[in-house]
Amino acid sequence: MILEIDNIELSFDGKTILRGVYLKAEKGKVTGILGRNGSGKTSLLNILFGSLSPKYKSIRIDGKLIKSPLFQKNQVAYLPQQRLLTRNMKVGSSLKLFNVDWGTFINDFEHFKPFKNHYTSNLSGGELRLLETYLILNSDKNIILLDEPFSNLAPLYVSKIKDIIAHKKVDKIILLTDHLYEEIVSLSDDLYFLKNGCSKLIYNMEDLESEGYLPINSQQK
Ligand SMILES: Nc1ncnc2c1ncn2[C@@H]1O[C@H](COP(=O)(O)OP(=O)(O)OP(=O)(O)O)[C@@H](O)[C@H]1O
Repeated sequence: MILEIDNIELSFDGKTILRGVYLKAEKGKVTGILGRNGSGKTSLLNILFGSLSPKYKSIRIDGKLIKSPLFQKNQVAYLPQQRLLTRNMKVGSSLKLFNVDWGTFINDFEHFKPFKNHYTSNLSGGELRLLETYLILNSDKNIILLDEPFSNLAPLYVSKIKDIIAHKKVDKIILLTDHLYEEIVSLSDDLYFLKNGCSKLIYNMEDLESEGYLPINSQQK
């Protein structure tokens, strides 16, 4: 399965945000997106999901043009940058909603054990992000979009989520962005950089320096 997007034209208030993006994401691979603040990463994921309609866009799955929003096709799970779960939902109920087994979750993340009957509003920012990312990754959808899955996560949990992503990619398309760029670089099979509304494939840290994303010589420090 191959997901492609191009021919996008997105503007807000007369300012062009995206105009020359080409991105290809394949099953069996993790596709990373990096870019400075405001470069259009979230907008691109929203366009893919179907919750944002640009002036033009072309989204194809296995070469076939997709005209209706992807979320209507029931094929895609999206972790948005903002909160996913409502505040008055209990942790255990959120797992049930996503058909995720409590025992398996606790096996991976033991410290959630006492939280089964807690409201998600009582979780810390990192705990909530971890739970939401876990649920999206374990959904039965074959396209997974993750906007900043690592925000607020402690290093051990970043590492565990990376392991889950690497495991899940076998039969899913996984597209993600985060400002923990080293994690994105190490996790991604294909990596795109957004700048001036366009996308570019990135092959190494030096490319990120020359694009002005990283300070020059950042890798020697
Ligand atoms: N609904 C909107 N109305 C007006 N401008 C918007 C809207 N949504 C996004 N923008 C602008 O579009 C640009 C791209 O925003 P977007 O959230 O896609 O960037 P991003 O790369 O995800 O940024 P960050 O890394 O800071 O999360 C920004 O300049 C933002 O202010």
